[in-house]
Amino acid sequence: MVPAGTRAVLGPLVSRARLRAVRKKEGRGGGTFPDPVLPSLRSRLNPNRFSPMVRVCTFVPSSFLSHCPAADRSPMSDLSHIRNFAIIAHIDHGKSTLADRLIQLCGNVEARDMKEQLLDSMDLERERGITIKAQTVRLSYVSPSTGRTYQLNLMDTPGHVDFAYEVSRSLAACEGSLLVVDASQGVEAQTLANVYQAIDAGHEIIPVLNKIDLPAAEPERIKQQIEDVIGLDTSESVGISAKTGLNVEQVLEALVQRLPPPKGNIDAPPQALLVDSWYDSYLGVVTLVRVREGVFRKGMRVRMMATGAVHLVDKVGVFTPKLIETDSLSAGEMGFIMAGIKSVSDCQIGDTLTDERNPAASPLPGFKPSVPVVWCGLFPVDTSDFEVLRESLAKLRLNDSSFEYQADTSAALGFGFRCGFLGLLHMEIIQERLEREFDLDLITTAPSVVYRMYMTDGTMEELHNPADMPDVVKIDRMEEPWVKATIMVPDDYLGQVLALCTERRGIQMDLTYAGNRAMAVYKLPLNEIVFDFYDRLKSISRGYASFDYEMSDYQESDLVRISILVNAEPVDALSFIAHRSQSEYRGRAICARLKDLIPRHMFKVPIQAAIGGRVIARETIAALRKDVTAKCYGGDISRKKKLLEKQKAGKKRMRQFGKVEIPQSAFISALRMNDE
Ligand SMILES: Nc1nc2c(ncn2[C@@H]2O[C@H](COP(=O)(O)OP(=O)(O)OP(=O)(O)O)[C@@H](O)[C@H]2O)c(=O)[nH]1
Repeated sequence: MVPAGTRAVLGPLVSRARLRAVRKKEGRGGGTFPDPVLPSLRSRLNPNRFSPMVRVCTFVPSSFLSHCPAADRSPMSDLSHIRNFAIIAHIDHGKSTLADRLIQLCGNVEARDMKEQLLDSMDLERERGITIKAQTVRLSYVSPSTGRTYQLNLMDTPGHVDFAYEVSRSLAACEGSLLVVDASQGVEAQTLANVYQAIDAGHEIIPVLNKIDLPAAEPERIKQQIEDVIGLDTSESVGISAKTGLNVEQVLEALVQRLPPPKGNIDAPPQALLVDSWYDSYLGVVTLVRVREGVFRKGMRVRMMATGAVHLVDKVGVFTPKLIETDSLSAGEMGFIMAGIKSVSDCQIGDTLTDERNPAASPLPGFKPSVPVVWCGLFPVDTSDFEVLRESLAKLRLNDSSFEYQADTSAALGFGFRCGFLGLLHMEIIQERLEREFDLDLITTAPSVVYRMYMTDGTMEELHNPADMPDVVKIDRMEEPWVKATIMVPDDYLGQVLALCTERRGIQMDLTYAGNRAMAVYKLPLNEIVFDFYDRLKSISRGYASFDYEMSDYQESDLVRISILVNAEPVDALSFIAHRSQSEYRGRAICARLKDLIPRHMFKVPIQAAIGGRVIARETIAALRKDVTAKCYGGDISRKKKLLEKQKAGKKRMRQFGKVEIPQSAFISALRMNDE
């Protein structure tokens, strides 16, 4: 049943489709899922909506017209020809492939230039087959039903839980969303998480069932599931195959028929939301904006309302996906502004751009700042690269404001930075981007979450780095962060999944079913998720479980620091904090992983995990052995024994003085959560 009062709270904030579905569900007496779903919807609803509709006219830039069909060249007096939309979905449900087809259908890319996942332009994205950065493309679409030409601004968004922040920003720049659901897999954890965000942003949502070409596709069953689980009306959903192109033109028609046009006044003082920005070594800082009011032109002086910085606009334009310069960007449109910005600190994502001479009265509501939850140390292999690393981090942060960094030093690794990320995949991506795009060699220390230490002198300190943990006698109590996790899994694997959550100190909050799929809501310590939870979840459910989480609160916990000793030497960069009940298991697991990661030496290398002076786990890497008896043909056994004894004594000496080389990959792999 829908909880009493839900409708009043959802009120006008929820899209029409959502309300239709809620009403329909109330009439039917409700399904099994809406109960947990609707209260969480309520807590996510955001009262910041778009400004009221005003009569507007738009300016069609001449240089863009030259590459648009002729029908586009008629003067427009309102914004009813513009549609701004995002494509949202669970990871791998086909967002980027659908974006490719839409781009192709609108004729933006010549057949010979077409390649798969066109918008995943970063090498890393193509190699890993995932979207990391949200991308924007302007399409020109002539509707066969009305004969009218529409300007479609498409945003492709990432699906992985670590990049939810990218999704929320993209959604703030649009009025509608295409919700892509794989017709063979159905609703997954990130489908839910993303659809909540779209509803928060006040979006009209069009459900799209993808991959109907697959023999395992069950579009009718999945439609029912979308209605039961999300509460969206699917009577007007579109069934497509993004891969073969089947029915994709129906998506374009649905976009122009069902999504609302943007609102804005072309005569009002210019006001634009800074959605994204990145550093281009040829062009400098490029900012991606969504213009809310007025017009931005080349030669104008723009002010960033939060930082107060003023810049002269060099270029404005759009991506098609090629970068095309235009004369202006006006209310309702999306595009880029380049303004010779040199200092990366002048560009804050979520800031409002306005005209210096005719400024807007107030800034637009920005974005909720993202909070990094996983921290690790980044150190240059070559200590003279420290300054280069500092500059590179500043440039990269311009492109990804969701990570943080501060200077740090380590006895073993020298000068470096302590960096905060949204998750382990995010951490790996940033590390790889630093190495590839800025040509740096880095050492990454074991990731850790942020603990709170309440000291005996009454103060509270945050602990970002396990190596900084003070003497236990100075600490009165410690708290660790907890998350609320939503896991969706087929019935058959539910038992193992529940056992895993219990093993990781999880507290069950809810368990509901839709058909043969269960949705379990758990409270879990973040520390337990960072450590291989996702890997285990995927393996025990044969890849069928999906998982999403959000931060919940801090709770008191019995925590200990575990030190790792390699060849009897403590390696600070590998120490970590764990709950006492998990310390042995975690210590053993890390020693076992390190055993595989550290290459064999000429001598035996013991790897130990210890709490204070007490060793809790040990593994030994066997020594490489030269066959010293090779030259003894047959002969006397005592001669062979003598040679072996001599070798043993030599190795003992070597072990005492030998240094163990720990490869860089060992630092990150030792605590890695997943390989995706
Ligand atoms: N059979 C079939 N495969 C498809 C279809 N659409 C996408 N795929 C495949 O599904 C996989 C994932 O597609 P992507 O477009 O990369 O998915 P995505 O949602 O953008 O993934 P992320 O960006 O990582 O979140 C690719 O191997 C595609 O070729 C379809 O309609 N039919």
